[in-house]
Amino acid sequence: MIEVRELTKRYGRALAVDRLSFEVRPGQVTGFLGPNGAGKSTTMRLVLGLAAPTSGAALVGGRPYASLRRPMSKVGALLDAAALHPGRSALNHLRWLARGNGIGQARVAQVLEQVGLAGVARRRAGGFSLGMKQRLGIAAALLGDPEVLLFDEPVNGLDPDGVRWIRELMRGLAAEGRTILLSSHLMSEMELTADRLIIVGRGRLIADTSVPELAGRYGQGVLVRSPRAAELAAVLAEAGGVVADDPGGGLSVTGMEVAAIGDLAARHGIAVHEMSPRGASLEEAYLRLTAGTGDHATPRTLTGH
Ligand SMILES: Nc1ncnc2c1ncn2[C@@H]1O[C@H](COP(=O)(O)OP(=O)(O)OP(=O)(O)O)[C@@H](O)[C@H]1O
Repeated sequence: MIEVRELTKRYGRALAVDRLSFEVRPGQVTGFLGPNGAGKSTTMRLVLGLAAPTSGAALVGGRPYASLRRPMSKVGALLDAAALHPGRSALNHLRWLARGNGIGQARVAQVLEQVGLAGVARRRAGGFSLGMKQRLGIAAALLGDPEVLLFDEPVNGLDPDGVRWIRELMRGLAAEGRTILLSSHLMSEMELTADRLIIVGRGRLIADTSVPELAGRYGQGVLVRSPRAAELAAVLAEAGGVVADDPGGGLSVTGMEVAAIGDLAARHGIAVHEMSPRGASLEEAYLRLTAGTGDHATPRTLTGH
């Protein structure tokens, strides 16, 4: 369990994290989402004791990270996969970490196997692809067999196979009862991986929700297709519906139920070829929630969709 309570971090005049409170529970993947500069990395660094909070607290299993005995056996983290000694082999990197943290050498072979690097363990990590570096960083996080794991943007720059591998690994770790906090600015990826979502913008909590709740809260009305769309649009607008042209063709109608739209069309003798009630995609819901909270650009450009 991770508990973040009224956590605040100020860098000079900049407020990176602003009275943020949330909990991350065991047995689930919790997605940590927000546009660039939202404060995700800073929050993770505060949880890991790599920076001190200006005020508030970040606790792991009820205690600050700094007071944990044998911290690698309680908490594992992947923050920056590139932070490696380039001349050292994957095997030596992990052996060195294990030795420094009182972890048996047999565990090194296990985690190398688990992340699929056993075959390249003696190669210099500096020559690894980004995907291999991510796997090595994940192996290091898993080394102490911790209950709590934090991953900062682990899918960044990975190919679809790598993305799928990470997704399955996260799901597997959560199924073992571990507490998983996974940051990303890709809602499309979180939709497939996360059970819960903590959404932040400008250091503040925007939403603490589940994937279905978020989708449900942002119903998008009804898609209507008709060969007499313009006439139907006028009729619906007259009756109080909000009608817009849908980018995919047809009409996007909000503020009216499917039955009411059908009845109106029938009363005016207008044929209807399709009526589909729609939930917003999670991506749309996310963009609406975080609109205007991005650091340098709008979230729409940041997500690349
Ligand atoms: N060491 C630091 N010194 C000064 N400002 C910092 C420092 N670390 C972070 N910040 C600022 O704090 C804010 C939050 O940054 P942070 O990296 O936590 O966001 P993020 O949500 O992880 O973003 P990204 O998705 O870009 O990684 C940003 O405005 C950033 O410039």
